[in-house]
Amino acid sequence: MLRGVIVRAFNSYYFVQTANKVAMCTLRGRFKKERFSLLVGDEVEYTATGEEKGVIEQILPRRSMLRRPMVANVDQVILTFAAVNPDINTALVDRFLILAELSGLEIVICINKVDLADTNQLQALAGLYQRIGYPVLLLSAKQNTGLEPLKQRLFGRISVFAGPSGAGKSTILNALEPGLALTTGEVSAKIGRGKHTTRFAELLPLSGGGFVVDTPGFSFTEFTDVAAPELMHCFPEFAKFAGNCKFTTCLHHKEPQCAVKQAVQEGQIAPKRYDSYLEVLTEIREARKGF
Ligand SMILES: Nc1nc2c(ncn2[C@@H]2O[C@H](COP(=O)(O)OP(=O)(O)OP(=O)(O)O)[C@@H](O)[C@H]2O)c(=O)[nH]1
Ligand SMILES: [Zn+2]
Repeated sequence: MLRGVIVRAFNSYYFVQTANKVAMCTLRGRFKKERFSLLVGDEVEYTATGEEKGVIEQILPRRSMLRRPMVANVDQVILTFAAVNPDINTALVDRFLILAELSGLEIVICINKVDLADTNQLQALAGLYQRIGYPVLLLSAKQNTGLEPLKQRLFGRISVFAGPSGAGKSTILNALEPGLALTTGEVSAKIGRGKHTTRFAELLPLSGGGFVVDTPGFSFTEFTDVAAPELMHCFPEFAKFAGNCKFTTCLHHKEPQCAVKQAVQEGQIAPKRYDSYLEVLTEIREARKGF
């Protein structure tokens, strides 16, 4: 049997990528009876029934599942920002971080367009997030600098890129893998995907090994879906203080004897991060009032 990863699903066909080819597979009947929904990203074993055809016999256990879009086994989210144009700021980064934290995936912060930026300002911003424990990569896709560490992080893993429009996600991917756009084009032509066909997420293989989720209009869940007590867990640096708050239900807002607020005052938690927390907490509460 051959082992591979489903890179695309179309009608009842699954395109399974092995080391050197893609096979168009159907699913063994017994899986259909179990109503098991196979997803892009699932690892499977199949028997070849032709040169590029097969039948899926085994589905390996899932490591993770991203809900929007539905993709199995995504390992990490690469949050991509532009240093300049659109300008990066902590409020923006924190919003994306909250959504990324809710997805439960590993997070890498990638700051692109460093060719346009003031290095000192950038280092300060990068430092803020590095101290919390997030890996921060500085790069310029246009000048082809700083791409190697990103390439290494993508190696052998399934990654999804997210970030504001114009941050340079497509440019980065093209710089990393010049053939990528072309490959997608070819695959679409094969199955005759027209303009009006619904687009599902698919995986784009990287020549170095690993995949990138291709997701037009990729969206995390909305903030409004988040319960207030869940929000604080999206700020990993709060954790080591939160246990010392007087109230176990402390939301670190107006409660007395709050260890998180005290840590902010003492400079152990960055005030900007705490501001972001309060801003989103307020939004969540406002949204709930409407119901
Ligand atoms: N100066 C500079 N410009 C860049 C760099 N990377 C990308 N750009 C430019 O930024 C603009 C936006 O880049 P895209 O790659 O389209 O951004 P995107 O994140 O894919 O945007 P969406 O598709 O809207 O999500 C383009 O005009 C790029 O040429 C960089 O490293 N330096
Ligand atoms: Zn508290």
